[in-house]
Amino acid sequence: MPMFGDQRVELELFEAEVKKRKPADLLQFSANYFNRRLEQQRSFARRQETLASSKGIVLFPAASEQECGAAASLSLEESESGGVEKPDVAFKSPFAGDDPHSTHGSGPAAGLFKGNFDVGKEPASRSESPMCPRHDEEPKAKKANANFQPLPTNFNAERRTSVSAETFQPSSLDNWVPPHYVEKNKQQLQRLLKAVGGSFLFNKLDQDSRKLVVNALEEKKVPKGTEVIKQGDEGDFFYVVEEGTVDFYVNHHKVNTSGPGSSFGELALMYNNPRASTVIAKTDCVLWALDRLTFRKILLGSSFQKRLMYDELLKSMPILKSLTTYDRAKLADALDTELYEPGQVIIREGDVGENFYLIEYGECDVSKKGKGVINHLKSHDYFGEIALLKDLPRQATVTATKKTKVATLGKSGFQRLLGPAVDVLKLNDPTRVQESQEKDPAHA
Ligand SMILES: Nc1ncnc2c1ncn2[C@@H]1O[C@@H]2COP(=O)(O)O[C@H]2[C@H]1O
Ligand SMILES: Nc1ncnc2c1ncn2[C@@H]1O[C@@H]2COP(=O)(O)O[C@H]2[C@H]1O
Repeated sequence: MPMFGDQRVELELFEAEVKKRKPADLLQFSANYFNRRLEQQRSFARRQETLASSKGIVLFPAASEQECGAAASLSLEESESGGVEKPDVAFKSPFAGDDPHSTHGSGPAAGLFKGNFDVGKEPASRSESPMCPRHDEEPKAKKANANFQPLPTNFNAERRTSVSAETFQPSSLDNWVPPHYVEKNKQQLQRLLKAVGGSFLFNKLDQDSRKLVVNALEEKKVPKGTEVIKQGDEGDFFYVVEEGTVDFYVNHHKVNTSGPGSSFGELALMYNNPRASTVIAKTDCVLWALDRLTFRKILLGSSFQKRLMYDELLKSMPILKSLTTYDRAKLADALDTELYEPGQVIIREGDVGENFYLIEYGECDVSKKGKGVINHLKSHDYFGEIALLKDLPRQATVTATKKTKVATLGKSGFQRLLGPAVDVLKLNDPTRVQESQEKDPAHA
């Protein structure tokens, strides 16, 4: 059976946790782990329900406090630095008190397995049931909620609809809670917003996604010299730098350095590739780590949307074959899209050149005054490089002959981001070929 993306990521996350914790009793650990995830998810859903009901909408009609019993006896979950998650939950993990790995400190640890899953046995009271409501009680529950209104199909609880959320199927985020969700205290929030609030990571997020991401970030204080990421390893976390500087090494050669406000560790999570570089703290650092699942669920579809969008195009362009995944990702960040109708001029001969163009789909004619059409371009071809390479006016006019979609790269990006591809562009310069043909028509 094919697995959905969410299921795969959830299982990968679990696998990573098993590798990290190396539990002696795998079954007990698994039961505890998934019950804690379920508990978190129910807690989050409950908060959404409160908000929905304030708008007159009943989200989970059968799971009212009365029906489920007052199971909100969860211990408070304290964050490392004092943040507190509120126990507003109608679901309690049957293992919460017994879990040797649990962060919940309350409950008597009586016996190895003290779940409420006694098959065929009615729980003493419904508040003890791990799942509430039970399916066989649904009709009664509906009756109890006479004012139940069906939800609008696009109702998204706390979530505001925004363009970025829509493109990432908002329903897939409903009731979802990050695995390391810990509400930040005021001081942490202020620090985080100062460090990363203005960065591209957060600019594209709606208010609710931003809140989820902020509360999913875990603070990591890293001493100078620490290897934060090792090239070739599997990706687990994405990092944002609050303080300090990190160095990047590819095959032991230093390739990059970055400081406060920057981020790293996204490539392995985006492309399911091994880590592309080793990252070492050059100074003592304060980093914020975001788990793989939250990264993929929220940031990938918004902040890194361009990379997804241009990935296929860039991978299939012959002139970009020499670029690494990292180079391609940086290039994608700098691209924009333009759409042209048949007959529209994209570039006019003699104009100043500002952009380089990659044809995503469509076809174009290249023409020159006094010569007419001298070339024809189609999808995955490029144009506009000569003015930028040679600092000359546009050498020809480029006109769309079919509906054409192009990705454009500005002058500064062209010089910074094309790397070794620039040499290929120089080699392929059509004016050079033309000039040599004009000088020696025998080679035409
Ligand atoms: N030149 C570079 N090549 C590869 N990775 C780099 C480079 N500079 C910075 N990085 C970052 O280093 C990270 C290592 O882990 P990832 O491959 O997940 O993501 C990588 C990038 O975010
Ligand atoms: N034979 C050609 N002569 C000039 N430009 C060409 C030719 N064939 C394709 N072109 C493209 O047309 C573009 C017009 O703008 P540029 O001069 O910046 O870059 C040019 C090339 O990318």
